[in-house]
Amino acid sequence: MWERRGGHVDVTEPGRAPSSAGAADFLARFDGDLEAAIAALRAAAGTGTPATTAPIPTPRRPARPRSGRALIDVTDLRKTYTVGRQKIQALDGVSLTIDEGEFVALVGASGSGKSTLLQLIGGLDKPSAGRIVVDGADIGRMRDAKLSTFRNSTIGFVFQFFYLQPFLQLVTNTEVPGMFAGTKRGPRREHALSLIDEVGLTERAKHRPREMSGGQMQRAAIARALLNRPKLLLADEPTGNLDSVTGATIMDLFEQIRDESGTTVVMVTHDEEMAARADRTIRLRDGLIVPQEVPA
Ligand SMILES: Nc1ncnc2c1ncn2[C@@H]1O[C@H](COP(=O)(O)OP(=O)(O)OP(=O)(O)O)[C@@H](O)[C@H]1O
Repeated sequence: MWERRGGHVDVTEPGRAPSSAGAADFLARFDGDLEAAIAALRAAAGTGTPATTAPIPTPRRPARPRSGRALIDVTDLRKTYTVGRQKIQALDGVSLTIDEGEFVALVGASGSGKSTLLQLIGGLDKPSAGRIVVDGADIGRMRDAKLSTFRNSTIGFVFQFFYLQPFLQLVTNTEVPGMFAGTKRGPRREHALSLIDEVGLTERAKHRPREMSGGQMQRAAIARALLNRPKLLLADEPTGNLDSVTGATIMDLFEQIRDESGTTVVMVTHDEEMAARADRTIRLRDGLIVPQEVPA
């Protein structure tokens, strides 16, 4: 009798291993990492006290192989903001590649340039110098009208504060990107309802945002971002105002989206626990990528 949630194991019968029928499933939860599974059982059973939520070491997951097909290719990207006479170098020569089907976390101290990088990758702002290629398109050089069409068809955005329309029901909120894309009403609604089902909100389809919790609103925002079947999902602090258990369910959803649709997910986060759920972490400092340690 156990359940793993948000990096914790809930054990109602301490010291008792899962049944053999459940053992394979139990191990699968640790991505086959036997050591981590044993450590979790020990941590839960070893104290002799009736364990409730015993912290477990983060399972060491084997790195997921990258697809090798770049969806995002950024070269020597620079962004300078000018405020009055002051120049702020937000990005100072960033180069990176993110593959199709990768789930990447962008981390770094406040002001290191994470949101700026995400906005440039999403074509929401123009670079001062450098190149950004997304799905084969050089978006830094695209004209606004073309860029807007490209964004709408290729990229879904998820932000910390959801940006749901307060006066619209969830199903209509989810349909909004399809309205901009000119999708017919019938198929649009059908698709919105299937996405709402995928994020577990079927019973809330007719509810307005104020009738939902923060986690539900974030799941709604993710359903909306997926409406136009984007190849790329960009998320800026998607768990920023959620508790850690609810935040973990959003990470589950991102993993599911990556696995089921091959969608690339790029997420900015301050939260190292959430970042650890990604396939790869890219760390920024002072507008530059911090070189990764190469494992010995
Ligand atoms: N529109 C803007 N005008 C002027 N300066 C800006 C603008 N946007 C960002 N900056 C500055 O650029 C730098 C990078 O900001 P950015 O928001 O990308 O950092 P961040 O790593 O996302 O920070 P945080 O984690 O606090 O959101 C900061 O010094 C910030 O003040």
